[in-house]
Amino acid sequence: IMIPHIGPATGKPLPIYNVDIDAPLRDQWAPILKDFKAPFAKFIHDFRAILPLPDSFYSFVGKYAKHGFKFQRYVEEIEIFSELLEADFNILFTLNLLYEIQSGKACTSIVFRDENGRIIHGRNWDFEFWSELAHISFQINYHKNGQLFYQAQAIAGAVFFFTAQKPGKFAVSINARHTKTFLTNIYELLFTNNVPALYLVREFMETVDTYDEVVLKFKTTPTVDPVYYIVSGPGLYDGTIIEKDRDFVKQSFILTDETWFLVQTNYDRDIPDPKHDERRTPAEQRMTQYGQSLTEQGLLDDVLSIFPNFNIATISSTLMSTQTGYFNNTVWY
Ligand SMILES: CCCCCCCCCCCCCCCC(=O)NCCO
Repeated sequence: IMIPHIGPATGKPLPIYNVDIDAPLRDQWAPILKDFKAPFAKFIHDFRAILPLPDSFYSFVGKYAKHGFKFQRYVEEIEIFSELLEADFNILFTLNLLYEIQSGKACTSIVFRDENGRIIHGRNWDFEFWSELAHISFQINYHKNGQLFYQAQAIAGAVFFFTAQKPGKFAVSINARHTKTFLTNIYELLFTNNVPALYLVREFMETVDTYDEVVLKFKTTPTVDPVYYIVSGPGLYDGTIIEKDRDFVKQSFILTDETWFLVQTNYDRDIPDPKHDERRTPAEQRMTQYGQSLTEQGLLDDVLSIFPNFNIATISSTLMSTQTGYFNNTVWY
């Protein structure tokens, strides 16, 4: 059952950090992470109080990080985070796989074509530990050779992104998909070459240059976890929802002449949302009501900040438009 946001919903912009993507990693992160040391320590404290896992669990995961995890690039980066945030490496590494192991349900992503043919992409990020995560979130603008390369919403201490845009090229948001069990996720992580679903966003922001290519790559790259990738681009029909299983696409949906918007929450679209968590239908009704004259601000005010899509677990809202490069983050705690 969704609980509404408690108290006045006064959003503020996320802090923005500019980074040269070719600078050494420690130089990229040090000026950012120094601002998040105290709220990060509070997040770890609250996380451990609510989920009291034994130290032996974390040290097992830490050993796996150093000796079994296939993506050592990220292990090295998490070691730098651990040093800069003065946080335990084993816990940090475990948190970087939290989505792949388990997560709740409550996110909304919407992509639509406005009356001028421009694609607008919005998302609410909902997650457990909403207040703590809000205080360690920020926007990162990566620059390459002096030019804006891509932008993402980021969490201090996390190597992954789940909302990002490469201006003029494509944008993506991730919603959690729950056709998984704890044990199969662990199996996939340990014994396959599948990539953590969240890590692909960063990889493709860095290496892919077109909407069509990134849609194909999201569809065909095996992931540890099932996931919804919501992708938008600069062209008239550039909006796709990918309902992805680990090794194949269950279904995908695209913008067409008739379909001017797509809404994704945390359920597959061929079955109605469960009665206790109907979030897609109210958002679809509001999209139909407001129509293609909606702007980014209208999407935020009239759809994304209305219950149940806006709820107690909504940490932030992001609005993006690849064609114009619009990228705006509002944090709610
Ligand atoms: C070192 C800090 C790591 C913090 C871990 C926090 C994990 C955040 C994972 C983001 C998940 C991606 C978006 C999914 C949104 C969604 O569908 N939410 C439903 C889950 O409540």
